[in-house]
Amino acid sequence: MLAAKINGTEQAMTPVIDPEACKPRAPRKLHAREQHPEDTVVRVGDVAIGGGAFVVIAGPCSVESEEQMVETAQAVRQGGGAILRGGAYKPRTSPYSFQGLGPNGLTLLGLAGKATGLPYVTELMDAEDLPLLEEQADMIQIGARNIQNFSLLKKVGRSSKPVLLKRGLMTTVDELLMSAEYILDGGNQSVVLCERGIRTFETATRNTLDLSVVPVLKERTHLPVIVDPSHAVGKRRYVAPMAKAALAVGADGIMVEVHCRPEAALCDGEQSLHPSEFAELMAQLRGMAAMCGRTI
Ligand SMILES: O=C[C@H](O)[C@H](O)COP(=O)(O)O
Ligand SMILES: C=C(OP(=O)(O)O)C(=O)O
Repeated sequence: MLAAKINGTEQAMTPVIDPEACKPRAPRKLHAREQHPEDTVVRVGDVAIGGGAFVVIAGPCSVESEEQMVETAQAVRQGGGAILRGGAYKPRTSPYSFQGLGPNGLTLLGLAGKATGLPYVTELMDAEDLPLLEEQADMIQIGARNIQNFSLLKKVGRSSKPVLLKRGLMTTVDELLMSAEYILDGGNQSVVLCERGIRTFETATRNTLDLSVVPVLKERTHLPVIVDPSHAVGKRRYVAPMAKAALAVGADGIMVEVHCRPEAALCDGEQSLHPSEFAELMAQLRGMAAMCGRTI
């Protein structure tokens, strides 16, 4: 029996259990194509993801300084990127690695966004930062490491901000779709899925880009699907081929890392494109998109 001391005397306590909390809920499958045949279009500022255009999200892995952020955002804009990316809160393997600038990073993203007219997406790691991101960011990213942080998913599910949900290192298609379901079930219908490579036995690339998941997801869900070739391959020279492959397999866009000086980047410089490489990739993607009857 549970007991508590009230006014110095020990008293028996029985927890009050809400019977509703124990009732099973009928599964809804809000993500499923069979229940929602038409493609969902997610709006981020003026940008539509899932409406036929190939949307390019680009920017540095992490926000590092005003100069770095504005210079890189300008390169993204000039190359034809539609949405800016940048991490202010960084999920790092080592606690000694750069952890991000936190709220100051959001301020710099806001400055870079204003300077270029680009909306931005940034990662949410801790629910206590959600109000700040809701106030400042255009899209909230849930990263690979938090894909099954169900309480965080429930919270962004109650938000009105669009969510970019990245597949985890070991996430199956069913698990990815169920994580999306948590957000949809909360009432937030603006969810974009992102394939970013999964962990396999192969070490030649950072992760193994599972491009076959794009047609699989397109069949099973109405939600837009994008690909992050940067985190998948981990090396800049492999990024462009996989970005083009993402377009070829029917993804709704890509998220690619670009840094004005990748050699000096505080995180993931090896997989970040130089501005000139980004511009070249964009020119190639535009040519390919035109052949597929799509726009960028
Ligand atoms: O942007 C991404 C992550 O924070 C980064 O890829 C993690 O890399 P790490 O495993 O070197 O910390
Ligand atoms: C941390 C990131 O990626 P992932 O969650 O896919 O590792 C990122 O895009 O900044």
